[in-house]
Amino acid sequence: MKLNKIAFFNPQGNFDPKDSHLTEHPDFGGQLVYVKELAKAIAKHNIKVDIITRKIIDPEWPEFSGDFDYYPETENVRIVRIPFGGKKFLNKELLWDHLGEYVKGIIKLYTQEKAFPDFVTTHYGDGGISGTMFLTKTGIKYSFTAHSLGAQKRDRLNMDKDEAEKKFRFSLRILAENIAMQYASFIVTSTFQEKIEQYMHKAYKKTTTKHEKKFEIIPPGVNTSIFHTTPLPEDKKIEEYLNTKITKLPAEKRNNPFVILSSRLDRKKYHVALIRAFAESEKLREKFNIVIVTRGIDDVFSLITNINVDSEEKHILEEITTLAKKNNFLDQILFLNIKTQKELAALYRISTRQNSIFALTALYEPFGLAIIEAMACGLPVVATRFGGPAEILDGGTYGALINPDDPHDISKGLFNVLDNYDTYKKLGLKRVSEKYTWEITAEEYLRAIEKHIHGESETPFIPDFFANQLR
Ligand SMILES: O=c1ccn([C@@H]2O[C@H](COP(=O)(O)OP(=O)(O)O[C@H]3O[C@H](CO)[C@@H](O)[C@H](O)[C@H]3O)[C@@H](O)[C@H]2O)c(=O)[nH]1
Ligand SMILES: O=P(O)(O)OC[C@H]1O[C@](O)(CO)[C@@H](O)[C@@H]1O
Repeated sequence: MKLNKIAFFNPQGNFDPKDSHLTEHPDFGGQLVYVKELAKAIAKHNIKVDIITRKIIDPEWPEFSGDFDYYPETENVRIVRIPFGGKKFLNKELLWDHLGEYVKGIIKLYTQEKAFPDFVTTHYGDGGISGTMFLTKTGIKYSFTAHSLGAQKRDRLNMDKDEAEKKFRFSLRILAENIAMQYASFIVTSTFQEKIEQYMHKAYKKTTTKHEKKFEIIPPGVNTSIFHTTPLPEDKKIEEYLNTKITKLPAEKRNNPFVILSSRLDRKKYHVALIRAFAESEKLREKFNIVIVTRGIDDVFSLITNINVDSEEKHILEEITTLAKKNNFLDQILFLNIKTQKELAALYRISTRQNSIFALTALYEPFGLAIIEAMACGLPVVATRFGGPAEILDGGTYGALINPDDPHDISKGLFNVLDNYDTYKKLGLKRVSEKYTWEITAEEYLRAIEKHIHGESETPFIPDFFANQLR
């Protein structure tokens, strides 16, 4: 079947030509990078792609008020912003109550344009349940890519269960994820590990074992025009920025390698695990310094002391600085306000000169685009063994896998990589170029659509919480 148009349902976060706010906010992370890069790669197959998200009229978020937006020099991709849930920005946890309005807005737009998509890819639980609602109204089928599953996050969070339920609405999210999987034409995971572990969690097992044949394992890619080893103009700028910060480090340690943490400031990323490892190891403190990327935060210390702020980012930074101060190595941590992926890639490249290492100590990581991006810049990695990184690093062949709950294991992983630096650098570059490109991802999605689009799809059952929103 000739595909003319594919829609991507991604209600949370948002999209614009400048990738504004990427990782500045928990709702602006790898999923947005994934959706954007995949949409662009599919559009190269002469298919029109609509990325459908939310219209936001909010002075804090000025980039997202237009009905449509476009990426420069990218044919066939359109960003579509549907008004739902009022005008102000809402955290993703507050969107569940308004997804019926999102779906009705999409149907209204396509009815006006007289051009419905041939297929829909849906992203995260909110995109997934929206795909199911859209299917009931239009008969147009969809794929589901969770990017991250609620039950995994819930189980790994060290939080009071009731408090976590109140803040993250896990029961609703897990319901939406199950419905989305039940009626999807196919389910996409980035790794085999996700399929056999993360999706076989008892919260999903009933659904996923029944639909085992729907799984398509499709690795994501790296934007190699950004993440590579060749210096870009940004390198000079980041080098100068870094030099203004280096003076903060103890004089005798200024040439030490960095351990770089660049994840969103989200408790799931478990930054404090690395800090705890430093607190418990004199050897680590002697040999390394730490870089923490804090995109959008110019002065960490004024944020921490600002009594008017009560954000997740602030609490995470408070935890980090308190532990480091208590163990007298706060002066060995640099907080860098890196603004774009190009600047991030420049930081990775420059840091390899002094044998720095990328670290991802997450409680669990569904996949971890940041890992393959660092590897593409020649930066060796140490990553959590919980989740997709175990497969990306092939059990430890392409980088060190660690248990983030074990400070000694983190230290062991860092010294293993440092002692075999060039080997891991070369292996990382090889692994990424062979296995992780967005072109392969797009070809695999199109193959999966062809394979599943004619399959039988049961009439979806939509739980009242969502069905009532469609009325
Ligand atoms: O200062 C920064 C730091 C990070 N990034 C980008 O943010 C993304 C982070 O993505 P990832 O490392 O995958 O983490 P998450 O944001 O948590 O992404 C979710 O969605 C991804 C795509 O499915 C999965 O790989 C993750 O496991 C899942 O948690 C990467 O592209 C980074 O380049 C920036 O642009 N600027
Ligand atoms: O931590 P959670 O709620 O599982 O969400 C992670 C998701 O949120 C995002 O940051 C939104 O882009 C994604 O990167 C990711 O899929």
